[in-house]
Amino acid sequence: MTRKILIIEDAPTIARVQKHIAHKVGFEADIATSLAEAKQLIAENNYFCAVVDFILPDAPNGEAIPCSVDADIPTIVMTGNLDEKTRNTVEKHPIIDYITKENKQAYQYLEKQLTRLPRNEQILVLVVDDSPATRRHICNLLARHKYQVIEAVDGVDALRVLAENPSISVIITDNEMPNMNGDQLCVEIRRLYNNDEKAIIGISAQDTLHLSTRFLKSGADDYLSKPFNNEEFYCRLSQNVDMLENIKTIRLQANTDYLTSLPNRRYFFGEASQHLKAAHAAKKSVSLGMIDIDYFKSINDKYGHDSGDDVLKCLSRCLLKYFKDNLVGRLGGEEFAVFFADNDPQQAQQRLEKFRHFIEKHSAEFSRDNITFTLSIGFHNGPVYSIDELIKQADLKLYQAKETGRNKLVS
Ligand SMILES: Nc1nc2c(ncn2[C@@H]2O[C@H](COP(=O)(O)OP(=O)(O)OP(=O)(O)O)[C@@H](O)[C@H]2O)c(=O)[nH]1
Repeated sequence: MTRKILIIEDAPTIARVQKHIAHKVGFEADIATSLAEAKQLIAENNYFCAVVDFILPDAPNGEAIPCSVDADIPTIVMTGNLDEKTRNTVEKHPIIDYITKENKQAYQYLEKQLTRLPRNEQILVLVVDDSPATRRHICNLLARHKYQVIEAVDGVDALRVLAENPSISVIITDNEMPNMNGDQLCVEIRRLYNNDEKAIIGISAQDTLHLSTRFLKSGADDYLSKPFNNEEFYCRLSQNVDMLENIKTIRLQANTDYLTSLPNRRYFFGEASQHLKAAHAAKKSVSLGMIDIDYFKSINDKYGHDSGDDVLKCLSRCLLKYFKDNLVGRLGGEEFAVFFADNDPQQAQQRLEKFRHFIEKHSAEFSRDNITFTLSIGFHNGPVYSIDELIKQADLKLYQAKETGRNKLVS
């Protein structure tokens, strides 16, 4: 079900722009043009978030803010100006953020915030502090922005929680704690996890000399002095989360074939090598199927390159579906591979043969031009020492399949 946000705004043009932004990032949106209307909509609906105008005809001094905040709706306030009095009023409420409506950037910022909120729900943050009051305060700040939160009382406890919860991606840690302080915790975390897996933000009392550099040199990514300003806390946190996500995106792009979205050759080799090492240690053999489309050049020649691309995409989807428990990759051109880490060569071979039959019968049903094609497969099983060797052996069989008539599996 699409989530809904509530826009409380009396200026129709601004409300329209905000609604457009909401739709763009995947929300439905209701518009209330007054506080009275907002109250009614809140009573009748569940809202994921609210964007509230500071000045409304029946709420000239930010009176609409508590209306959404008290209903536990994460609230972003939009203001025409941000003088001292307005800022003081706005900051009294536990809102997510406030944005001045002065320029185009304000709406880009709103879009960024609305995009972040659902993303934050997937992010698990570990808060490490021996003071229950500070932990509660930080956890409340995080919960307001919809982060998932988990707590630890000192460095030793944090390492245990980290081991039990591998999905933690950000650690916010105090320094002065019994058993293991924040600085030592950073060193331990960096011994186990890289900066591109988990971000650490150190927090400590403002008057502690050189602590920020000590934290950073021990492996923290960022540092905040207590007492900190909520806005700065959120800015630093989201910058660190953005950094982790950017690294994840870059890594995914580097490992994925741009056309078919299958793992590319590089990723396939890396993963298969890992499996191969494990199989070798367990004295097990592995299997590999090299799959090649027959006469693919003539498909390109007859239907055009775009249709050829479409066939490659369709075959990739079928491979992913058919071999969802195995490592599948596009090794290049019209050549694909399936790696079987399990120790049952007969079953692996049968599954490949079944797949070849399936494509022979149904290939025309997948592509937009209903193109018929067949596959040649080279299969190898054995105690090989490297993935190159495994591919070389399977390639030799594939060559035999091509040489002896195509549309067949040779093992
Ligand atoms: N559309 C499309 N074609 C590609 C892509 N990558 C490689 N090709 C084409 O795939 C064709 C492969 O041709 P060949 O190596 O002669 O193989 P074939 O025609 O399939 O013949 P056999 O393998 O011997 O059955 C070439 O024409 C390449 O240009 C791609 O990403 N998209």
